[in-house]
Order: sequence, then C-alpha cells, then structure tokens
Amino acid sequence: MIELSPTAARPAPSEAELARARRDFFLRGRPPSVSLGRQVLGSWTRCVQRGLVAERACPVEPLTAAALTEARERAELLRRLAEPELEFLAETLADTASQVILANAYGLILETRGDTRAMDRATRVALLPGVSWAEAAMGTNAIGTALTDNELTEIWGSEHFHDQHHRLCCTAVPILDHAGRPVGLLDVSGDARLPRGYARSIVMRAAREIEHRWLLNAPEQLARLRFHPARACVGAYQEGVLLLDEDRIVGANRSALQWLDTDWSLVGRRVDEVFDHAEVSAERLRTHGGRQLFGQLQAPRRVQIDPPAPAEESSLWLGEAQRSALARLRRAIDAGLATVLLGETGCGKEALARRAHALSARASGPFVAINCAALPETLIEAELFGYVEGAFTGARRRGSPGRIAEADGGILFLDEIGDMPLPLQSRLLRVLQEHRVEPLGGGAPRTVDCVVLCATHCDLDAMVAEGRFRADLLYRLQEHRVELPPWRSLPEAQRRDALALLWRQSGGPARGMVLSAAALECLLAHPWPGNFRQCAAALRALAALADDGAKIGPADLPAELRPAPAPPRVSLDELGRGAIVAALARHGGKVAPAATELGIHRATLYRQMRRLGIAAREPGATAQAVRKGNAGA
Ligand SMILES: Nc1ncnc2c1ncn2[C@@H]1O[C@H](COP(=O)(O)OP(=O)(O)OP(=O)(O)O)[C@@H](O)[C@H]1O
Repeated sequence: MIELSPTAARPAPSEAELARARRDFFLRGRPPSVSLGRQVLGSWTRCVQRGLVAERACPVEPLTAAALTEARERAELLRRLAEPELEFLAETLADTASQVILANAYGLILETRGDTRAMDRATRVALLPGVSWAEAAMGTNAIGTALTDNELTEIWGSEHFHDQHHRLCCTAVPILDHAGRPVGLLDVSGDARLPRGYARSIVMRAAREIEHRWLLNAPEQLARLRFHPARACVGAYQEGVLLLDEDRIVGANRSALQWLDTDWSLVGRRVDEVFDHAEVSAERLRTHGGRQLFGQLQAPRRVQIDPPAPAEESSLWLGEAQRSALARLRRAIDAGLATVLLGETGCGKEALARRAHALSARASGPFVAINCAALPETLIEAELFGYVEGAFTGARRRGSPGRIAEADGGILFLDEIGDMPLPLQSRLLRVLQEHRVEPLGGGAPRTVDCVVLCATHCDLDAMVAEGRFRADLLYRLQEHRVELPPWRSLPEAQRRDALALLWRQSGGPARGMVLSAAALECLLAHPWPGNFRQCAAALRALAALADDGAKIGPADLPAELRPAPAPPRVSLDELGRGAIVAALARHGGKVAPAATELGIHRATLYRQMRRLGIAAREPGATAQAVRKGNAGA
C-alpha cells in the first residue's frame, strides 16, 4: 500500500546525535548508536560501498548549455505539466528562502524557482540547472536518494553524506508515471536550520497534482475510470484514476492505489479482479473488499493518434569537412554523378551517404547498401545482378531481382568497392554503362535508374596501377570524389565537440552521468584508429557499465584509454651530467670544444664540472665519467 498522506515527522535526531552517528559510522565503521531514518542509513551504506568519501568534496560539474537544452527537451512534457506547481511552490515558500527544483528521472536538475540569495555561493551553484544530484555522484541527498528508493525523502543537515552539503535541508518526491516509474522529481531545498518537515505536505501534494495531469495526458484511445470515496472529489486531484485498455488496467495513479488498498502490481490486472463486475458502472463501484466508491467512466476516443515523432538529436556530428562533403555529395546525387567516398574505416562514409540521400531529390527512393567485402565471391554476382528460378543450385524459387535492381529510383551504395573481384568489375561496368541488369540464368534485362556511391579505404589508383582494379570502372565510378578526414586529424575543438555529441548519444548524460575533465582529456588524447565507430562504441560501453549519476574519472576508463604512467623522474643534475660527460667524451676530454658544443662559456662548464664532480683531462676518469653520465641519464 502506498503512503499518500504525509507521514508524521520522525523524531529528529539532534545535531549532537547526528555527529555521534557519523562518528560511529564513518570513523568506527559500526552501526550508529543513534536511531537514524531507514533511508539515511541505507544511503550512507550504499555511498560507502561505492567508494565515496564523506570529507572529500565532490566537484560540481554542470552540463554544457547544449547538453542541458537536450535534457530539457527530452523532459518537455514533464516540464510543461510541472510548471504551475513550480510557480505555486516558489510563491508559497517564498518566506523560507527555499529553492524549488524539478529534476529528471536521473536526478539532473532541469528547472529551479525561488530566491537563493540567503544560500552561500557554493550551495547556490550546486543547485543550478544542469547539475546532477544522483546519489552515486553526490552521496546521500534527498533528490538522489528519493529516486533510488522511489519514495518521499527528507535529508536534513549532516544526514547528507558529504560534509559540504551539511548546510542544506531537502525534501524530494519522485513524480511517477502510470506504472509507478519515476519520470522526474520535485524537490524543495533550503537552509538546514529550517524546521524538519516544513515542506513535506506541500511538495507531496504538488507531485500528486503533476502525476494527475500526467495520467490524464495518456493516449485518448484508453478509457479512464476516475473514482473517489467522496462524490465531490471525483475530478479533483485526489481522485483515483485507472487507465483501461478494454478490460485490462494499464495505468494508475497513487491515489487509485490508496483507495483500492493495493500496490503497483495492480497495473496489468483485469478490472474484474478489482471490482465486483456487476457493480462497475459509471456512477458507483464496489471493490472486492467491499469498499464503495463513486466513479466516472470516460470512454476512449476511437481515433487513431499518430504518436509524436520522438525528438531526436541529429545523430551525425558535422564539422567543417563533413558539412562540405555532405553538401557536395547531395549535389552529386541530384546531378546523378557516381561518387567515390574515401576515408578510413569508421569515419562516417556510409553515414554521410545516407544523410546525403535523405536530403537529396532521391530521398523517397531506396538506399541499397552492399558490402562487397562481406559477400563470398560465389554469391556476390547473384546478390548484385539477380537470378532467375533454377539459375544455380540453392537459388530461391521465383528467382531474385538482385540488389542493383532494388536500388531503382534511389542509391546503390557499394561499400569496400576495392574488394570487388575483377571478373565482377567488368559486369558492374556494363551495368553502369547500359543502365540495365541481366539476371543470372538468362532472364529479361531490367532497366535500372540509380546513382552509384562507392566507399573504400583502399588507394584505388594504386590498385589500378597494380592491375587489381579496372581503370575504366574507376573512371565510371569516380565521376566525383569525396574524402573524409580521420578523427585524429580533426582540430581539438572539433574533436571535443564531436565527443560531446557521441557522449550524449551514449545515453550517459541523460542518466545523470558526468565525464570528469581528466577523463575527457584521456578520451581526447586517444587517436581512435577506428574513428567515430570506435569512439562511439567505447562511450556506449562506458555509459552501459556505469551507475546512473556516476562521475566517470580516468580510473573508470578501459586500460588502453588511461594515461600512460609518467616516465621515471630524472633530475636536472643527472641530465646535465649526462650531456657534459658525453660532450667531453666526444672531444677527448677537452673543455673548450665541449663548452662550444654545449653552447655555454668555458668558465661555466668548469664550474658545472666541479659542482658535479666530473674530471676532464684524465682519460680514465673521462671514460668513467661517460659511463656514470649515461647511467644517470
Ligand atoms: N560524423 C559522425 N557523427 C556521429 N557518428 C558518426 C559519424 N560518422 C560516423 N559515425 C558513426 O560511426 C559508425 C561508423 O560509421 P560508417 O559506417 O558511416 O563509417 P564508414 O566510414 O562507412 O566505415 P567502414 O569503412 O568501416 O564501412 C556509425 O555508427 C556511425 O553512425
């Protein structure tokens, strides 16, 4: 059963008791002798297990403006539905100098309202939009802990895990969707001297209002059963609401769980498992437990609503080179020019070709991609040119038109064209010249209108010179040529920008993860021979393996991305000794020419030799010095 009404404030431990509890737990490593809230102790334990250290400051690393905009766009519905509550809470709590916060389901602050002038600067900065308060990063705090426990959470003063948050008090309530999953969170944060529980009921009520709107915003194809023990409350925010798909409950709000005395397992059950079926009417309901409720059944609208297109960030990062390649490629497609795309593996040849196709006049036509390296030589011919029934053993009944014919009206993308066997190159050339394909086994030729794009990382000119690629085919395929730069050749600012996009696409930031500056530097320093593909895959793996809200440092990166250990330290004296001894050795122990070579005055060299204990003219001593010098260097 879900607790809706604010629970009575638990007896608050005094500051002295909390200090004792912290000493027990953090210093002595034993359960506190003072009674703490269940959530506080649970969260402290999790934080310690994660390796967080209470006295160590956790740096505040807000998202970049672009990443914050993206996170806000993703939470557009939540922000819209929560707006009135944010304003209401800020106004109601104005006297308490509290900050009202809307966070996403990963603890990332999206919106704030209220006057924070009374707070110290560090706290003000930490409570700004773009900062993640996920428990894994910030330790015990109401936002992160409420999302972990999925319940109302109050964290006061030194109940916070990190010392730096001890001036704060926070009250947070997750905002739940129709199936009980958090879609966001409402929080009120203020000075720890405020009385415990001051914001509890008002925040809880605001969260319920938002959830109520969220539920009523559900697709209109679903029926809504709204009910309450008091007739006057049907339609008000306290009402229970069930979303029904035929006779199945597909959603509920917390009030529904309260009035039906159940939990989220309700979602998925049939209506007659909950109500006496005969009694289900628009007006009156009776639960199997005998509870009488007033109800209102809102029939579904039988209209087909197209789901809104998901707000998807452009998946391609376009630097100057990519942008210009894209523009040229699109024009080439529109002009019907066969184009070769050159570039290392993973630098985006196919991705760019697909984007250019989507922007071209052929966008409504197909984009048929064939990887010439992936097809066995025996199959490539049939795959490309098609075949008639019975053309060869294993041929499909009714034959196949072939991939070239499938590209009619669109684009034929031949990846790894350098791997196309010579005999097939001749056939391909004929198709390109005649715009016709003849299926294997002697079927009727078919006219095909497609633009051919090829991609390769091979040097096709060299292959032609070596006789491995037909020159006439290359001329036909390479009416135009577009080259994409490897990742490592991009200017640092562009690599930084591209990394930021790939990191967002990995899903990490949306789950509240933050890349530390040091980790970012490691990623930037890596040459990524597999280019975008390799970098994107590494970031996806990083995000998949990290906890929500984690702060990712260099130690969390795979070994090959971590900075190499520093070379052993060599003192300046050792370096100097090595250089002097070597110069003396080269000049048979003569100081004057050695000083000239070293670019210092003879007197300076004598002084340094005395200081470093180097003898010059005695041959034995010089040889010894040479050995010593080399060992030192
Ligand atoms: N500019 C880019 N921005 C974001 N992601 C990119 C970019 N370029 C490539 N990628 C991603 O990298 C991966 C590899 O890209 P793509 O297949 O286009 O590379 P390729 O050059 O054709 O590689 P190969 O020669 O190995 O076939 C894809 O997942 C693609 O989405």
